[in-house]
Amino acid sequence: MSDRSWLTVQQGDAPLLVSIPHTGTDLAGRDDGFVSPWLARRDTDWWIEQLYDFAGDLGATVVRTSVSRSIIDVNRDPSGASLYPGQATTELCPTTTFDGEALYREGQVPDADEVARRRAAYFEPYHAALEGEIARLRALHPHVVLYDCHSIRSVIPRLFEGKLPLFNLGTNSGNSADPALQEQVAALMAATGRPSVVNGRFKGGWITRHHGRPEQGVHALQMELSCRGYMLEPEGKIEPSNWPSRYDPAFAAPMRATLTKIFETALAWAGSRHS
Ligand SMILES: N=CN[C@@H](CCC(=O)O)C(=O)O
Repeated sequence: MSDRSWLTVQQGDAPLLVSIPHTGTDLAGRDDGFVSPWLARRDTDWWIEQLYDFAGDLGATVVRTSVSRSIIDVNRDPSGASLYPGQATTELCPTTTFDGEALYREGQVPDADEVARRRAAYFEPYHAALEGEIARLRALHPHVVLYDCHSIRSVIPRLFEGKLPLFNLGTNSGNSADPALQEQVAALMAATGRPSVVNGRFKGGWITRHHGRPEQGVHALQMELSCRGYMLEPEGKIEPSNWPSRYDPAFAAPMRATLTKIFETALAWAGSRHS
């Protein structure tokens, strides 16, 4: 039997499934192939588990992989098709960082067989876990919310102009969730008085697009937070001495309070839907 210790499924019975796909730092024994382990881990969604560690107390189910997105990105189309044709993004097995630097040493980029191996080893089980938990929760509730947690540095010129809004809600342009749920979450983001957008630069990745089926009671939301909302972001160049900055619970507290309200609202919304 294959080792699944990299995949965590913490079960709850509330109609909320939380996906944490990008906090993994495990380079799956391939450390030597990367330009540096630090570079391979730089685009990790830092401290997202700590930020959302209240989820279990609300009865949510949490699915997480500890394998780095630089090994395989479970939020990409497994066919290799781009999430945003014509725009810069990263691939299923990324060959570059978000900023466009080469991730691998010469001759070390994974070939098609290695991509297929990583897909079978890590991508398929992650999505099977999400499917399984969606089915389990749907047997308990007519409507469930799948909430996919992300974060990204506030300034990445290759991906977007200027400073990214603090809250970036994606629903695949309104196709992955009921509009009323989207509206309620958007209202909570706006009520913070901080910059927020719905279906802006980040509209939802593969997790949102593939699993969101509102007509079948599965409502998928992707939340992309700008890192500055819960951790210190250096003004200048990102380097090993300043990135990632440590997790400071006091600094993150206001963001956690907003995210808690968002979860409570999503739970109340799902619980109020009877058919
Ligand atoms: N921090 C991660 N961000 C997501 C964004 C998905 C999207 O492009 O909407 C990712 O790269 O998978």
